[in-house]
Amino acid sequence: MTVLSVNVNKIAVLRNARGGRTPDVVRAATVCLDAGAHGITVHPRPDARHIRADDVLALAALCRGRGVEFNLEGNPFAPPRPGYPGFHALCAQARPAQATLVPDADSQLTSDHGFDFARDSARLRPHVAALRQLGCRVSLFVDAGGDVGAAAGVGADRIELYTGPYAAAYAAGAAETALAACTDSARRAAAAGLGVNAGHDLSQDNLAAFLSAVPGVLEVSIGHALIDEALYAGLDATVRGYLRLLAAT
Ligand SMILES: CC(=O)[C@@H](O)[C@H](O)COP(=O)(O)O
Ligand SMILES: NCC(=O)COP(=O)(O)O
Repeated sequence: MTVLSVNVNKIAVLRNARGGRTPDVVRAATVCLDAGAHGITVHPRPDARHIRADDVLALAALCRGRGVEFNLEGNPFAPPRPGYPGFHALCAQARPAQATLVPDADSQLTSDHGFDFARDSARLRPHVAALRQLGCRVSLFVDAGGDVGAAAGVGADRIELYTGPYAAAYAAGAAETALAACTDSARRAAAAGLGVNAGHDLSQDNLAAFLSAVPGVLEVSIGHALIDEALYAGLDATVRGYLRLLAAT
C-alpha cells in the first residue's frame, strides 16, 4: 500500500500570519499521526515563509518518538542565511528518515519543476552521498517524462514524481497524457532500481485515479489540498479519508 506523509507547511503559514505560536505545527502533526498518517513532511524555505528551523527539530523529535518517517524537503544548493542553516546542516541536526531534494529558487511561489539532470547531476552527487552518510534515504524531485533514470546515476534511493501538471490536467478533465507520462516515468524509475514517491497538488479528488494508473508508488506527500479539505471536515477526518482511499487503491 502507498503510505501517506502529511505536509504541514500550511499550518506554519497560518501561524506566521500572526507571528505567534498558533496554530501549532507539532499539535497538527500529532493529530495527523493519531489519525494514522504514516509520516510528516515539511519543506522549510530559506526565506522562512512558513516552516522554520526550530519547527524542523520539533517535528523530527515528534516523528522519532512516534517511530514514523520524517521527510525533510529542500534545495541542497541554497546557501545558508540567518534563520536557515542550509539543507545539509538541517538534515545533520534533524536526521530525517528521508531527505527529498527539490531544485527550488526563493522566487518560486511553490515547487514547480524537478531537477535538470543534464545540468545538475555532477553537483548533486556529493550532496546525495553526504545525506546518505547521515543515514537519510534520498529522494529527488523529478518531472514526469524527464530523465528519471539519471537519479540512480547520482546515487539516489528514490524519486518523487512532481504531480502538479497531472493535478492541473485532472482538474481540466484531460489527465490522460499527464498520467501516461507519470506511469512511464514510474516504470523507468523502477527499472533503474529506484523507489517512487509522488507529490504536489494531490487531493482526495485526483489521488485514486493517479494511484490506479501509476504502478508501485511507495509514498505520497500531501499538504495544500489536505489542509484545505481539513478546514471543512477536520484534520482527523480528512487524514482518515486519505487512508481509506489509499487502502482501496
Ligand atoms: C516538493 C513539493 O511539491 C512540496 O514541498 C511543495 O513544494 C510544498 O511547498 P509549499 O508548501 O511551500 O508550496
Ligand atoms: N512533496 C509534496 C508535498 O509535500 C506536498 O505538496 P502539496 O500537497 O502541498 O502540493
